[in-house]
Amino acid sequence: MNPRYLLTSVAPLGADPVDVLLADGVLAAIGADARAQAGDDATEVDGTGLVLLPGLVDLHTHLREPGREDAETIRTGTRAAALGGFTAVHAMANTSPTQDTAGVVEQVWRLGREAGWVDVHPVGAVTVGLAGEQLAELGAMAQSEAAVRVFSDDGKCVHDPVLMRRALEYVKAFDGVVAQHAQEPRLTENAQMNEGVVSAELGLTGWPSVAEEAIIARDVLLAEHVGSRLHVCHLSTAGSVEIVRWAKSRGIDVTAEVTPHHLVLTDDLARGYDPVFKVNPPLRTDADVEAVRAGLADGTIDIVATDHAPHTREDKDCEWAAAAFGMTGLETALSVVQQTMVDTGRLTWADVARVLSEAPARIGRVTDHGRPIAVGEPANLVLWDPAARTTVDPAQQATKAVNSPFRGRELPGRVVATFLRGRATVLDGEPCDAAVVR
Ligand SMILES: NC(=O)N[C@@H](CC(=O)O)C(=O)O
Repeated sequence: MNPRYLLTSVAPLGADPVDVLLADGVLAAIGADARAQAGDDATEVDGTGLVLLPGLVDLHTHLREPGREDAETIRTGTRAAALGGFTAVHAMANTSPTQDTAGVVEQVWRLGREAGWVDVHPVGAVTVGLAGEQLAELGAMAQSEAAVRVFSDDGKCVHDPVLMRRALEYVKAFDGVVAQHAQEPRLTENAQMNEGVVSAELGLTGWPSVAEEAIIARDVLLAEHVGSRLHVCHLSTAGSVEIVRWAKSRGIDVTAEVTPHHLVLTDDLARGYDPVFKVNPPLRTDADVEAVRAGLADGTIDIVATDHAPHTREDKDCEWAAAAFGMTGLETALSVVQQTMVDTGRLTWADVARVLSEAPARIGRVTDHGRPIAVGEPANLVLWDPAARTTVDPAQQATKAVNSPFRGRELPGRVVATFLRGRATVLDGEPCDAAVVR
């Protein structure tokens, strides 16, 4: 039987405090009814001062399994996700073997279910082996048990415009979306960081904004031409925001994401040559940070997605040029969004629910997450303490990897509890290892 939880005096989406009862996997009652229906066996959770949000949904997570279990496994990555307040994640396709067949996506989906921490939705590769030469079996992945709806070669750009056009056409048949990693390869050969004043000073090969913007501009036009749905991964420049704003004003069916790190960190951090700040796309400038915040605030950017990219120490603790691109992010995402967008007055908690839960669930066609906080809805929820302060210590995190760019920084907020279909995966800030759903 599913446990019952009575959350007392919680603030749904930051609104006035109420009691909320979770029973039988759903939100069973809100307000005075909640306590009345709770009975004696409900576990009471004091929600005073806490915000209740729909469980977070990440459209962009690297779980590394199969193939790089030394960096992360589905079990460790999804446990980290639950601790970050997530109830569903989309697992990127750049695994080994690549998630480019029904067999591999079903394996990832099954391992996610067995781990039980969050719902794992595998992303399907657009091209075989992410090689950019031949379309993968998109239809077979869509029809598999994993019911893939998001397709991406993330880590690599679908650079060939003919393949991109075909992929956009093909996914229409099953209401899928192509999530593009926008990086013009020729403009970014050997690129190490953002192209600008800092790269010139450091003598590192630069990565110009136009390498991202040129692909986004091309792809929104392709999406318009074929009447399909496009999603732009980890948009990072002011120009990209402008292009997406223009595309939306034309009625093009495009959505876009920004990562937590691009909401706050800049290329100045490369000055220390610490590869923890090496990421794809690279950290940009103050002006870009301001533009992506403004884009998220005005709805041009639809969602925040973590691009959680765990790496082993060997792949990160080396000289800058040899180090892998990527940062972890699942356990700090909501804190960074609070700090950059809520505490600055640019987003309300209802907006946070939209950008970290409702919209990513809608884009990924995940129907039982990102739902309103209302009676009868699946109890996929997170209880958040906005007044808490935590100093980030990667050694204390659940992810196997230690490449958090926020290490040593104090960030606001803390996950008190996460509920997946009414079961606590996190309670009192601690993972409920014994209680995971199988
Ligand atoms: N975002 C990153 O910096 N890294 C990603 C893939 C990628 O986009 O290069 C990874 O898989 O490590």
